[in-house]
Amino acid sequence: MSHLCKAAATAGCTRGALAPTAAAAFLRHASSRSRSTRNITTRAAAPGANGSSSSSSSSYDYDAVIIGAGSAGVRAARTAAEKGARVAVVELPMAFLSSADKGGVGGTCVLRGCVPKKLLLFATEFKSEIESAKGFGWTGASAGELDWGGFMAAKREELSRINKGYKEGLDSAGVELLEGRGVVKGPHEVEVDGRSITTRNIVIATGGQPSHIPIPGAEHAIISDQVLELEALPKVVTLIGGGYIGMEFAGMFARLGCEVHVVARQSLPLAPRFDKEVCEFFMEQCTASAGIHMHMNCNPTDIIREADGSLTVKLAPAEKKDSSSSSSSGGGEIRGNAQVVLAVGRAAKTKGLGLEEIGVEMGPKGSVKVDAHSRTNVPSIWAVGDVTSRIALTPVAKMEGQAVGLSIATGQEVTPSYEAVPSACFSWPYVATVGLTEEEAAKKGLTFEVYSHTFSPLRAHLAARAAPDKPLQRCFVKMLTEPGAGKLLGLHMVGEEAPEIIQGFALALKLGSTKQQLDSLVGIHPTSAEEVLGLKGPVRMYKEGKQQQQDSKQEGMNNSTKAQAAGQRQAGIKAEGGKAEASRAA
Ligand SMILES: Cc1cc2nc3c(=O)[nH]c(=O)nc-3n(C[C@H](O)[C@H](O)[C@H](O)COP(=O)(O)OP(=O)(O)OC[C@H]3O[C@@H](n4cnc5c(N)ncnc54)[C@H](O)[C@@H]3O)c2cc1C
Ligand SMILES: NC(=O)c1ccc[n+]([C@@H]2O[C@H](COP(=O)([O-])OP(=O)(O)OC[C@H]3O[C@@H](n4cnc5c(N)ncnc54)[C@H](O)[C@@H]3O)[C@@H](O)[C@H]2O)c1
Repeated sequence: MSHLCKAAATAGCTRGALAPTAAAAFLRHASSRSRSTRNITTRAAAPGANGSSSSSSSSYDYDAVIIGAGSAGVRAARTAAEKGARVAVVELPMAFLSSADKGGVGGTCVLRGCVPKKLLLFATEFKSEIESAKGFGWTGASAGELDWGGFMAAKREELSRINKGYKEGLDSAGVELLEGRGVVKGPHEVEVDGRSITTRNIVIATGGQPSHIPIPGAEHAIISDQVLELEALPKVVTLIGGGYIGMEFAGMFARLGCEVHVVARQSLPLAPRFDKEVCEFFMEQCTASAGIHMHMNCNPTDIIREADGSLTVKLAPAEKKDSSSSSSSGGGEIRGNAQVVLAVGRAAKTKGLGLEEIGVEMGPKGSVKVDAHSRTNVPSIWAVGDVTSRIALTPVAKMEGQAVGLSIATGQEVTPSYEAVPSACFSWPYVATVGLTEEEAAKKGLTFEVYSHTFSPLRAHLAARAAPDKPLQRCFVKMLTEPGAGKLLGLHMVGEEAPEIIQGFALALKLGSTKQQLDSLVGIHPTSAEEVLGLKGPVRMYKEGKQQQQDSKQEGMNNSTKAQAAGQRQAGIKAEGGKAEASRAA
């Protein structure tokens, strides 16, 4: 089937759902596809004021021009084009390190985020896997040395392959790729490296970039892009920031045997994004099991390049927001770093885009302000993905892109749903979450129950035989429900396979399932996922956001559950280490 016929067949399947303007757009699109190339015309000014109704879309070069071919932009472009709209996407030339004039199709996720990060994670995990194998009888198992350069070369090859696949995907959907830097010149005009094009709609999908902190010596620190392009593995590394990026890289470096420090101004890593009790459990695990040095309640004040080339990070106590935490606090310094990594959040990439100049309302930290349909205050301009600073995750960027692509192609506004968005931090151990945290549920004044359970995965005991000095691996699961083991409100997990498990259970939460329904499920044994079913408790109850006093019988039961959890946790570590010792002796 020819390219044109394929496009017609696709549109034919969905034509019933197309608004008249989109159907007309399809026909124009189909005829334009019969030409081998489209010319970019130069126009002095944009016709029409704004919005789709003010002017016939045939007077524009395109129905939609999308600036940015990352997760959000590619999805918006393909969705609109597959529904028959004439679409162009503007993207900077490709480079593994992004800059003001370098980017690449696929964007952060493919080239500098999720994908290379996960490839590095896979590479690092082999070491601990092979070490654990000794506990299962692989006496000669040895990971050897990671050929860092070899890994980097393989990673680049894989990213180039995915980048090519993304380009082919755009092409087969009928999207025109315009390489260059896009600047908005008017409600219907975009300039690409000095060439002007007109369009009925503009979609801003320019993503984000790492934030910086104004401390002396900050120029010695690197950002996540550079970590993923390092020439050598750093023996000692400090991560500034205890969020997703800081904790993910900390885990990966620790897996490779580096000395790892994390500096964070809050009391707990991943807080307040994740449930507090989950963060406490995670903190214990990443210090005890992963051996990461956590410098909590600290601010970096200075990064000094020493005569031997190493970096010293000076610390000062941060103002403690959460006095209930027992985590370490204070000043001091971390010496001997080969690298210091800034992971203090990301900000929208909107500088020089021309948005303020044409009256687009902006939000905090340069983000683009949008309504529930991702439309800005200028009706012909939309924004999706990280640039809007809503939820900075790839699947969310794709969801927003798809909704806008459909809105543009069909003329009917589509609203993305932010209900039950799951997320995971690929740290050591993994942490995954969906729904409300205990703190959020209490703050909302909800009446709810809390269930929790700590366990040791089946493989942990034998794996521990290979590393008798290390604590036994522990996992934690926590569930919030409406009273009477009712509707699920939140589910959180730390440990093995947590992201895969939470992804599955997110559907239950989204569909409004109850704990009773989950408990009626037959588990798959032996798995870590079955630990989510049949949780005993509740360990705590809240009425209208206030934690309830428990009757003595219930309290006794809950205390023993809690004590068991805390005991198992704290030093799943010592007590469980003892158990492992016993089984080893046996
Ligand atoms: C280290 C790291 C790890 C991550 N891991 C995960 C993860 O595991 N899971 C997850 O869900 N999310 C993860 N994220 C977040 C995820 O990568 C982002 O949420 C997602 O990429 C956002 O997509 P986007 O399309 O909004 O922006 P981007 O992917 O950043 O795309 C924006 C594109 O616009 C281009 N651009 C910018 N300005 C212009 C211009 N003027 N003209 C032309 N082109 C322009 C850029 O070059 C870029 O290609 C991670 C992020 C980082 C940094
Ligand atoms: N697995 C994933 O899904 C994943 C992985 C990486 C990144 N991401 C996305 O990318 C975003 C950016 O990641 P991130 O880790 O940079 O941000 P983050 O918001 O997760 O964490 C930033 C950390 O930096 C700290 N911080 C902020 N300003 C500081 C300052 N001035 N001094 C000291 N510390 C400071 C914060 O307290 C926080 O601990 C995330 O929010 C997330 O949405 C997702």
